[in-house]
Amino acid sequence: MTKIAPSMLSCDFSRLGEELVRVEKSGADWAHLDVMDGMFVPNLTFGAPIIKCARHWTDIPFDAHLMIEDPVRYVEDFAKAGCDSITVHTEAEGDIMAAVDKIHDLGLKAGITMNPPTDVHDLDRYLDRVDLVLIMTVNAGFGGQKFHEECIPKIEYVKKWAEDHNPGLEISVDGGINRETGKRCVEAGANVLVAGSALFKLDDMSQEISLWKGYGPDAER
Ligand SMILES: O=C(CO)[C@@H](O)[C@H](O)COP(=O)(O)O
Repeated sequence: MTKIAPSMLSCDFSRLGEELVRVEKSGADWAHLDVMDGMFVPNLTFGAPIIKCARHWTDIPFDAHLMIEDPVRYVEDFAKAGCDSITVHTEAEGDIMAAVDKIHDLGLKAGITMNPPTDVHDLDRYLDRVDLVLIMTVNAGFGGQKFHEECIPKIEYVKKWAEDHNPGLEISVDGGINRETGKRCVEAGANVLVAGSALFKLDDMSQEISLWKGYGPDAER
């Protein structure tokens, strides 16, 4: 069954705890937490202290997407705050492999991601070292952007690699995901859909989540 990870970037931050409870009660699998440093991306969100406070509200897995430079500096803080998986960008400054290794050393799942213009082969050196690949289908930094069609072959590339080497690899997509783009991504090989605006604009996101979960043949993943 396709996993759904609502992006909390689109929630009402003044009610973050309640919004997380809403996400959990709506049947979501993970809560996706977008951490932005104003350097790697031209936007700022929140860091580990906010996540630590939010952790008390729900048991839903926290999937942190670090849009920050030199992420190895902060992975321990995010692990201590209660994140279950941490994803870092290939394009970020610093030793990204060291960040991946440190995430694993801390007992968490490690993910790697890249923006649409980045060559898919920049993922190659990480593929057998991570639990999750996040294919960005918009440029990281803001919610509400238009889906980048040209990212579909990247999903197919990672899916083919996973079939040959690691069928348990989580293949996630993020940016401009809605009913239609989400279905196409699942058909291309994604098994996790991250979505902000398409879900949070709904008063009740549970029906939409249940519809999206039905996409794809991969019911056991
Ligand atoms: O990482 C990001 C943006 O940097 C995403 O998680 C967005 O928050 C997705 O928002 P929508 O495109 O679904 O509105």
